[in-house]
Amino acid sequence: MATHTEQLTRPAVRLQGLTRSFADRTVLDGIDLDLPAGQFTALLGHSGSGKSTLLRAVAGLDHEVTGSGQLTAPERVSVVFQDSRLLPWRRVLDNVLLGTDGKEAAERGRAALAEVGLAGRERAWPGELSGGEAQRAALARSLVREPELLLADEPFGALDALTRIRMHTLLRELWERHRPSVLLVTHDVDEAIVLADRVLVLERGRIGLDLTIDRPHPRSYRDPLLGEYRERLLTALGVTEHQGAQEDHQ
Ligand SMILES: Nc1ncnc2c1ncn2[C@@H]1O[C@H](COP(=O)(O)OP(=O)(O)OP(=O)(O)O)[C@@H](O)[C@H]1O
Repeated sequence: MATHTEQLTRPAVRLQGLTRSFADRTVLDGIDLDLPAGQFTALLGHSGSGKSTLLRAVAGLDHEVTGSGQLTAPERVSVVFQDSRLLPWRRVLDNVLLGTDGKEAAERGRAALAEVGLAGRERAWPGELSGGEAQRAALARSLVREPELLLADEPFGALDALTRIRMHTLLRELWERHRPSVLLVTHDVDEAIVLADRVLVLERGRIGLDLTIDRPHPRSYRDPLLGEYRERLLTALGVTEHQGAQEDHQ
């Protein structure tokens, strides 16, 4: 049975020899990793490499998984998924407030919606929101809990390219204001290097590459100095630029 030890002490996340298996397949194979408090980290890896498994372990959402090792995570953790997971029968503000109570929480909910650009949409139904707006509401719902750790599993994966770029700016701004530790799971190398200060590559159950992105924010996709990081990450993922370009045109 997976163990999940929560402590109030920092660094935000510590994994020691973390192993997770499904049947006879070991997905995470003795991972040692510290995520310092307040750091914005992205996690890349091939499909099936175990990114979501790792994120779920940190979130304490993997009770049915066989595992061992030590895991320390903060008390207040929020998770954002690829789909907003808003309850369709509750209005936007009520979704944001779910699991909180008190008048003060309602004020925080309104403030969080304003922060993500949804002021005035408190009484809208989730079905009336666009995909990007729904993800904004999901971010507001996570913010209202004032998380020490924000876990995000492909939160922009279903959005169009333009909305995605806007959401990148928003997420980074929210991070700068609130400074939670962030672990962002993504397939998108550019998303990782534009947003994160540290990028990890999960490979054969271990952290195959641990790269610090030493460029100031806000970062531009066009920054040629990011090219070097992109190259290293693509190489770690076993993708050449040529292959990537071919795939883009398929
Ligand atoms: N509940 C489960 N039961 C059995 N196998 C599982 C389960 N969840 C995940 N796996 C397997 O564990 C491996 C890692 O899955 P995981 O979802 O963590 O990968 P991922 O890197 O997040 O993939 P993707 O990028 O495609 O979302 C995969 O081979 C997957 O089939």
